[in-house]
Amino acid sequence: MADQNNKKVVKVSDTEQDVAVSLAKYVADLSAKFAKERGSFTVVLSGGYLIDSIRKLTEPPYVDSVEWSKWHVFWVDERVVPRNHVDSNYKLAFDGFLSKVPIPAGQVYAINDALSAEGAAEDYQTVLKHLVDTGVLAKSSVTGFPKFDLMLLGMGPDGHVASLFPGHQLLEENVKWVTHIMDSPKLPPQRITFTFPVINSSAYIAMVVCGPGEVDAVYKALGKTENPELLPVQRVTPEEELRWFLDKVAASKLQE
Ligand SMILES: O=C(O)[C@H](O)[C@@H](O)[C@H](O)[C@H](O)COP(=O)(O)O
Repeated sequence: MADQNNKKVVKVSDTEQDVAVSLAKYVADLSAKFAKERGSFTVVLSGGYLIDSIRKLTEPPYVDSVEWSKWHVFWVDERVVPRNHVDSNYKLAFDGFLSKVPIPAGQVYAINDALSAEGAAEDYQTVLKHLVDTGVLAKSSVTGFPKFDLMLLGMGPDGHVASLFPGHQLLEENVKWVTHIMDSPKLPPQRITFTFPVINSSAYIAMVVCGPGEVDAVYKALGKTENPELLPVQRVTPEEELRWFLDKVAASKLQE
């Protein structure tokens, strides 16, 4: 299924294993494209299930063929906990992905865990501004916000992405690049998160959803239903392409 107008592609694979295989190919192809075009590849990770779904990149052929030295890695959201805490998205990504591929340590931009939620959000925004100034991170000519090459996102059962939850005032933030939340309904409550203008200024977004937990949210987002209020995930509109990676279970209501 492809829709040229809003650059949305929905790819349904038979199994979660097949999703992992096609996601690895997608990421590797974009890595090659941006390494060639820009000399660097800026990739944004999420927490949750996403890290497990990129596991094939840590195996042959990708572990040897991807130009890891071009990668610059960021987080779309982070929990305000120490980096070695079990709830840390950095720790999740390090244990499952970053420790297995040779990305230079100086190109992995973890969120500062020594600061308050508000301080860490401001600090991360300052880091991003510097990277835009030095040309590592592109800038959208459309919005003026930073333009990441690829964001790898997951979605929660309530349709949230990053730490942007249904009905929350942060959905409307349109000035800040990075902000903080003190009352996240998904625990832990204190987090920092990219805002929608930054998410939607990215070039490519992969939305990865597998298994039974998000069947209803997938149907609300992609099925032929009219929602009175858009789910956060329905506000995601990157500049080049939004590609959903679903397994048959997650897509089961779509195919009824
Ligand atoms: O910090 C977090 O909780 C994650 O970054 C979060 O934003 C995640 O991407 C979604 O909640 C989906 O999570 P699952 O993949 O576990 O459903």
